[in-house]
Amino acid sequence: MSKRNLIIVSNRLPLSVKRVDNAYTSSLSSGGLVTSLSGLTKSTQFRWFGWPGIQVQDEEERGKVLDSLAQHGAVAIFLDEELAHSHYNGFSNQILWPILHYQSGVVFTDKPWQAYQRVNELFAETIAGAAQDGDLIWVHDYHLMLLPQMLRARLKAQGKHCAVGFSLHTPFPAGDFWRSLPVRNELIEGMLSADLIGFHTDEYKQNFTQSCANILGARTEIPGKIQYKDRLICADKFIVGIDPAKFEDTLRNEQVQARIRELEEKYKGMQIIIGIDRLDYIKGLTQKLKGFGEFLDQHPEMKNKVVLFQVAVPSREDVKEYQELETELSTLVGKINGKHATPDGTPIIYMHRSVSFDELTALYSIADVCLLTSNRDGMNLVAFEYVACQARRHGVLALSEFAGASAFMKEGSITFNPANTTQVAEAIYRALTLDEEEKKMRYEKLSSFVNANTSAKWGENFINRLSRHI
Ligand SMILES: O=P(O)(O)OC[C@H]1O[C@H](O[C@H]2O[C@H](CO)[C@@H](O)[C@H](O)[C@H]2O)[C@H](O)[C@@H](O)[C@@H]1O
Ligand SMILES: O=c1ccn([C@@H]2O[C@H](COP(=O)(O)OP(=O)(O)O)[C@@H](O)[C@H]2O)c(=O)[nH]1
Repeated sequence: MSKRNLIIVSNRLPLSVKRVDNAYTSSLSSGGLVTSLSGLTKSTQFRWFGWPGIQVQDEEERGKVLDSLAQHGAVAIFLDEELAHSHYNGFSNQILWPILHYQSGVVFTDKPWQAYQRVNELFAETIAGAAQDGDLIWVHDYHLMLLPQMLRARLKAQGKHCAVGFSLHTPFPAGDFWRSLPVRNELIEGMLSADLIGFHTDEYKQNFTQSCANILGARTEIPGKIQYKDRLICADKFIVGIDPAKFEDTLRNEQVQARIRELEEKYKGMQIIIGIDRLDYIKGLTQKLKGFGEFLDQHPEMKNKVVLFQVAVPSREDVKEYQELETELSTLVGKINGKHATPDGTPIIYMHRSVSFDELTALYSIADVCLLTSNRDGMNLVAFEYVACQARRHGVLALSEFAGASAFMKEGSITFNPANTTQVAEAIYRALTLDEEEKKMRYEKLSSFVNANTSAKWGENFINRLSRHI
């Protein structure tokens, strides 16, 4: 497939651009969407459109940013600061994100909704202008639910026929939750202008299909198809994954091996639990810490024998709920460490920052258990990454039943309901005490799943299906 044929669109580009002195430098941004789409670059060529994450007014300066991104096949869609803030923080992350993740008490206001519509329009104008007849356009995630409709109208006016796909990376909630959103109709109508809509799990697909039937009166008798107005839209599950080879290659790196030896020496005789999460209330970090605290209370014999490494990657720091969560977590870590630390050790090593890819790979590799406690989570690629780094140790995945990943990884992992602190504590104990044979058996199931469902395969499947609509 040539570069001209496929256009990928996401709110945030995979590269965050920063101005350093008189030039612009780009670094990879965090999060699962970037991980999954970056894995695609090996097998497929595409142009990636999105917001560059910085404010640039001057035309000449904008040109420099465009030039620097063009080297990576990326195209910036510039947004004014206030508009970007209101679209990303105001509507996407303070209204839509909580509803998609079953949070109640969301307050809807008009200004962020207007910003959301405006940003979707700006994306539609740029992309319709850049697309050529016959292109495939693949739109990603909840920040751009109106884009398929706005794009289709503009492409039609320009006499271009392109296939438009949309992938949602979050859950799609059950009917009552979606119904509570005043602009529920507009958003699902926006998505329904795509030819193909992808979800992480069958549950999310079914929830969406039901909302289309109940709210818009769409016909949904044929499995995998939604008939709305005069169009037939395909909806399906596409299993997103990672690029396991990237982790295996990094593990072979001599510096990473040295770091692994160093950490293993330092924590000799202890078991390590790893947690890697964006600092987000959907990740259930409060429940994780409380569950770990209860586990320590119940198992004094494990004192100084187990350590939890928790990386909490800063995220959406302009949103009040995220700021409050940070304060709550720091306090909780202090309380648990205060109660259980001894001169010989501290049970929680809490890192409120991102870590380098090499360090992340080393941490995954030395951990006996990976503990993921999401209240809700579209997929959770950390679960996949941990498995990719555990061929030697056969570590145990302790996974919330509310992470999308548990729809596929239930058998090989230990699953639990994170709302119950005692269940979290019990899952930790079970994971730490599984015998080697059972660990190996479970690991093999997880490993075959992760290696069979790579990000490259996900992309190829979606693009193949989408190209049937051209
Ligand atoms: O861009 P941010 O606001 O910093 O957030 C990072 C990403 O978070 C969400 O990721 C989701 O996509 C993952 C890959 O499909 C999935 O595994 C995870 O469960 C989801 O939470 C969000 O949907 C992305 O758009 C963000 O970029
Ligand atoms: O310091 C870090 C730690 C983790 N990650 C990556 O962030 C992604 C998290 O994806 P996931 O699907 O688990 O959740 P999301 O953050 O997208 O909700 C994974 O690929 C991690 O490797 C990162 O970019 N920087």
